Amino acid sequence: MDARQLKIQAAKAALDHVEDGMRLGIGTGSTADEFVRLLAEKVADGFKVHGVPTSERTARLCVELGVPLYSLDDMPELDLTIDGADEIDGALTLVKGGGGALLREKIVASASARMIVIADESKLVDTLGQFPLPIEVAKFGMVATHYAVERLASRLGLSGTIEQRADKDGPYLTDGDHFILDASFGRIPDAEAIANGLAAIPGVVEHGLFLNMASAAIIASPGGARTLLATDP
Ligand SMILES: O=C(CO)[C@H](O)[C@H](O)COP(=O)(O)O
Repeated sequence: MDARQLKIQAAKAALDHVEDGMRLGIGTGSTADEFVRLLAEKVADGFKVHGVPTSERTARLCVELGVPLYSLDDMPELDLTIDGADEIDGALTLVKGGGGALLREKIVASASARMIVIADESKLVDTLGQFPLPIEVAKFGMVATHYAVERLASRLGLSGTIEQRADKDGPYLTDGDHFILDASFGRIPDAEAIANGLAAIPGVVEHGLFLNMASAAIIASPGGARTLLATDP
């Protein structure tokens, strides 16, 4: 089973949780793309859904495949969000933002009664932090914000590089026209401490730690998909 088949397996299992007429947050990334493709097939068969995309990328794919879309302002309370993740720990704390959509992803997930994460088993980790933590920052004062993030890391005993994300033509820009800093801490032993510290830095728009947001994670593996619940010990 190759990587794409595992993503499809997780996406298929997530589709079982989507009911006719639901208001649905639709995530971003290659796994979420597979979910959109499967959802579009159902929509073509007459299934109704009110989709709210978490990025321009996902919006484009939904439009191309005929999945009906609404803005979050039109549909401010959602039943469910299905999204991918870069890392998932046993408490379903997530690192997200590898695809740069963390701000909209977090806003959409927060507006949803439930969030189900879809991923292959490589995303499941004992301790978060192997994947660089994306931190979305305002363009204004970016260097000062960068220094503030470094001071926070040092206060929390974290080391590693914090680098501005680049695109082929220059600095990477999010859908909200912000920069991203990727913090390679290696280990995030206390996600709450970092999340609180980052939230207190004025130039930080949002960070990729999703705490207490996912209600379940569907983890694909060659042996089949399994579901982890936030309430699991
Ligand atoms: O957070 C994200 C985008 O901002 C994605 O959900 C995350 O990067 C996982 O992507 P993929 O399914 O391609 O591995």
